[in-house]
Amino acid sequence: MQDQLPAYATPGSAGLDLRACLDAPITLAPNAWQLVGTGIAIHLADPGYAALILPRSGLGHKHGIVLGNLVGLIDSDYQGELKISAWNRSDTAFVLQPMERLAQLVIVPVVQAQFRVVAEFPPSERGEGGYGSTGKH
Ligand SMILES: O=c1ccn([C@H]2C[C@H](O)[C@@H](COP(=O)(O)OP(=O)(O)OP(=O)(O)O)O2)c(=O)[nH]1
Repeated sequence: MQDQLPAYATPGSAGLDLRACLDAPITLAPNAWQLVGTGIAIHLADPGYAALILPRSGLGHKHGIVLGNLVGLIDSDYQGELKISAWNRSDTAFVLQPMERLAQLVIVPVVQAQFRVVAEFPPSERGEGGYGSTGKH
């Protein structure tokens, strides 16, 4: 077992920063998206956990670089390279540099729910109300 994390994955405050594993810069044209490798693989092994790939706030807000899948779900049995769907939702081309921090990974517990089919639900305060049913303010 290795204790040292590869340079591609750097610990952030809540997870790992994921970097673009590229040989050379790539240009993401306006409204284009591309799968970018991260150079790392993880195996969570325990079905009680999953990992989420999330966008970086600054890249998304300032440059429009978000995720083509909005959020990436990494299954506990996945062993392949973590890949990032990098989507440039802005109207300006963005040059992505090798090793640039592109997204972040958090590991979350997953409740393994047992689903049951029922004829009706017991009454609740909300009932079927949703989508703003409690008002705007
Ligand atoms: O942003 C992502 C999302 C997923 N994956 C990997 C890990 C995940 O476990 C696997 C499958 O993802 P998902 O189940 O979301 O894909 P799918 O489109 O439903 O295809 P599949 O049939 O492979 O499950 O792809 C990534 O590397 N990056």
